Amino acid sequence: MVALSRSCLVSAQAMEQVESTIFAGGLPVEALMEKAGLRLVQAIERDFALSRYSRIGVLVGPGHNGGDALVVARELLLAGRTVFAYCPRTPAKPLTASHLRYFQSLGGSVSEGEALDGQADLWIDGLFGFGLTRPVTSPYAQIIDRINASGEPIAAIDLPSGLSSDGAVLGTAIRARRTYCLGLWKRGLWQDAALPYLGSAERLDLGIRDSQIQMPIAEHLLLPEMARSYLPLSRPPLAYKYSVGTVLAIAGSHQYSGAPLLVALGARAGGPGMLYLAVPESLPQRLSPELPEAIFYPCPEAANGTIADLPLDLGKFDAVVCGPGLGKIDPKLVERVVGETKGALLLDADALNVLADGLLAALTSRRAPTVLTPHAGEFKRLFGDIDLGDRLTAASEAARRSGAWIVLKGARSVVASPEGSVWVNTGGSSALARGGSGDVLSGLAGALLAQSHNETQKAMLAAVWWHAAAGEWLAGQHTVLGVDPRTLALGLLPFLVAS
Ligand SMILES: NC(=O)C1=CN([C@@H]2O[C@H](COP(=O)(O)OP(=O)(O)OC[C@H]3O[C@@H](n4cnc5c(N)ncnc54)[C@H](O)[C@@H]3O)[C@@H](O)[C@H]2O)[C@H](O)CC1
Ligand SMILES: [K+]
Repeated sequence: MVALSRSCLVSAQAMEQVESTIFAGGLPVEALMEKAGLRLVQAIERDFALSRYSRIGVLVGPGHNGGDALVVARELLLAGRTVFAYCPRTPAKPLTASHLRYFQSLGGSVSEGEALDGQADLWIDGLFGFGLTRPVTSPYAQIIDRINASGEPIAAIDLPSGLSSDGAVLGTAIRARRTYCLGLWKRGLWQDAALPYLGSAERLDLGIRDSQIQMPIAEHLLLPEMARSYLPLSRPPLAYKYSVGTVLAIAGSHQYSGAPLLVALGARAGGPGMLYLAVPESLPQRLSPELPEAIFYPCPEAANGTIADLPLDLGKFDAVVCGPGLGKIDPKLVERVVGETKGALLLDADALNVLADGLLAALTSRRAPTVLTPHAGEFKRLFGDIDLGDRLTAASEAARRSGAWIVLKGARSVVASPEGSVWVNTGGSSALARGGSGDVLSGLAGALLAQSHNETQKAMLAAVWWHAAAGEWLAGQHTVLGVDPRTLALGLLPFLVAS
């Protein structure tokens, strides 16, 4: 079991509740700040070769984020570093004001309004943490912009100042090289919009016990060890091909004739007992040399090169994947797939476009699990009124509304269950920003769904993690330019074996 404190994503409100519980338990706020400050110094010393920096500037804001920064400034001063505090306004919080006085009493220099340019070659950002609630204005906005423009490295405390704890940029925000999140992950750090500001992010453990997290937590990180444990890597000794997952992919058209191969190669990596492909009838001849194990359903073709009919029993598969490369398919066929599939159903790509045109409501009458895997563009077409500014909430709302699992693809893909749980994938690579990567995911997810006995959570979390982590691993070998979808599909198993 992964400790809740490692995986949970909290709002400012939830973090405040945890703090209150800690303080009510007897730990003084001063002690918690001291602990946070000391952990920060350790991490900064580890990550930045401090002897290389001739002058370290510490930005001090009005609240306790500024207090943390002053603990760091004090310890760096005591360690003999050349450090100064930049504190443009008198601190609002007494504890921060007290740390400022003490820093000065030790001979620490404090500047309030002089020019910032060239003053430091390393900045520590303690302007705002999770207490930032409104857009950043003067003088803080100018400070943030000038420090960003200086190009000097910045280490952000808790959050890059200007980023709200929900991940919105409130006017302007620090572009950090490293972000040290204190205690529990603030949920905003895992929104895609936050990525350009974080640099690399780390959570510093402050010894928060799971029992101190008393608010219900719906949002979690998808940690690799958790995802890996969900892979169906052991089979019963009497397993046979029909007991370890039958999966059908409905994919392809003349225009997208390669999509079925990518789906099938993704599915193959997931090890289904049987793999079936329903494709336009001219494709099997070309595909079968590459997929000798697949069983084909050649389907009649419409004049536009799409599948015109599905001459098969859709009810007999453990999982059906429908969508990649279908092109402008007749909506009635997708309607049939939704109505007649008895196993798990994953809808992607062109099938999502059909749903957007009025079929979404039909999903709620399905009895087996349904999964939708939109990227942001498909999501907007499907759920036009849901604001994508907060991707975690958006995915959750879409799942609740549709009764389907939602995989909102992106730099950090979000998985949401219809019951309200949300997971954000921790890995991924821009190498996967490439046509066809999603087809591989659909196939892989279909194969795992087919083996999941309706444990959709396990199948989807394993598939989303595996796909992204393999992409990251392959980018390390081939650069971000070298992970074409076939390389990705063929690298899924080597990644698993090697890691
Ligand atoms: N949770 C922990 O484990 C610990 C957290 N610490 C640090 O404390 C901050 C949160 O502190 P808080 O004082 O609540 O908030 P901030 O420092 O983020 O600043 C809020 C401060 O600023 C004012 N304010 C808000 N918005 C603006 C604005 N746009 N312009 C100007 N002023 C603004 C607001 O009124 C407050 O006065 C957390 O992030 C951690 O860094 C503890 O020190 C250690 C443990
Ligand atoms: K900060």
